Amino acid sequence: MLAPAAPRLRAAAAGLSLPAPVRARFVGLPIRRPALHASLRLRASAAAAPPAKEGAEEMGFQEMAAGTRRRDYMLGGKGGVGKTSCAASLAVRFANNGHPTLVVSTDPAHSLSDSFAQDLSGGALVQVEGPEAPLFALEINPEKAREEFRTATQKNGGTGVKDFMDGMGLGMLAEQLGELKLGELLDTPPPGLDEAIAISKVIQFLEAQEYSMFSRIVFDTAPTGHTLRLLSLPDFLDASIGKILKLRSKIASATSAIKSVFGQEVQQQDAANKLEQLRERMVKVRELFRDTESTEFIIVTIPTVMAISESARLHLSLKKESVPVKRLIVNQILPPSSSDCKFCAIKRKDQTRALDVIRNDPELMGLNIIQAPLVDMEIRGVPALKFLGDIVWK
Ligand SMILES: Nc1ncnc2c1ncn2[C@@H]1O[C@H](COP(=O)(O)OP(=O)(O)OP(=O)(O)O)[C@@H](O)[C@H]1O
Repeated sequence: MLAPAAPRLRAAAAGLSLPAPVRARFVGLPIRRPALHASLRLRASAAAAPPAKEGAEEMGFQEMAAGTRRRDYMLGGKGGVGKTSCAASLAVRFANNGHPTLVVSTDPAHSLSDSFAQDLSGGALVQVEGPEAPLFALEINPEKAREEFRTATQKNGGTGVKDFMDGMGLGMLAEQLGELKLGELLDTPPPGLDEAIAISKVIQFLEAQEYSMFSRIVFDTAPTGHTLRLLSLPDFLDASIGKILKLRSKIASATSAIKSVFGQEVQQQDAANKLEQLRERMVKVRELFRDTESTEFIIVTIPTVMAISESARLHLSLKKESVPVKRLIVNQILPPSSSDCKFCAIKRKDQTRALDVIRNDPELMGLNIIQAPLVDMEIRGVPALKFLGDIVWK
């Protein structure tokens, strides 16, 4: 099922309308808005789009935008393929279509701020300036959270930690960690603590009232490995919290020889109950992420055999986790040109071969394939994201 790539791209670029002035705090270089019309030219005027197959329309943006019931879109794939650009452009497209939208990054190496050319950091909801309907962004920052956690430990001798962890939805984890020397622990965080913090934030917002206004949530996920860990929540938590508990009990027995055996047992039982509660909460989220009515995972890739192989493995893993996947974005496809240089001609041949690999890959061939062209400038700022979104999300 090949959806058409952007026809008349030059015309689209020329017709690009700039939204309201961008008033947000900027990071890095300012948006080069006046130069945008010229700089968003593609390298060719017409795209060699494969013909759309029957049924492709049903898989288009209209289907994604239909209805006001909340839907979650998670975009993931190999590092650097364009996950953030595609996620941000989808969020802008939803917002411009009237959906109050939230875009969330669970990638520890955030690039939402760079993509929107606005400072969206801080771990709280920040409104993105520009789109027609409300668009908010949330960069979950596990490192910062860990730093706050460490400060709280030092300042308040433990009670601040509990409050902070409660705020993160990790109150029971704080209790588990209560007797550990947290400063030391956080210098060498146990595997998965970052993900646990990201997950707890996700859970928190899914349940909180202030997030109920959003009818579309777009997740810019971390590269493949992290994403899979995020998705296999209960297993991951069993493993990582299990390790924390083991470590805790080791330290407890080393530092507190006078504890009664009975006291320890009661404590362990209490801890186990609380962990079970946490696990149940995670299971709820897992179910939500697997809800075919409300959730879709979109794989982003580029036309190279290496990226495609990883995408096929990702799709297989997602299928095993029962996460709904319907679309595959093949990003950064060279637009056609009648006067290719030698380098471009070789590159194009390479990309064509890679696209053939997708068509014949048993894991990927059933997906709706969206071809997104390589544009000749960095996609930064809402106008550029709107431009990309209008091409990709048809
Ligand atoms: N279709 C495209 N045309 C031109 N440049 C693109 C396109 N898609 C993405 N880029 C550029 O490629 C770079 C990487 O894109 P992006 O940050 O979206 O990738 P990512 O997969 O989110 O990366 P990471 O894994 O590091 O988070 C950026 O500079 C972005 O502007």
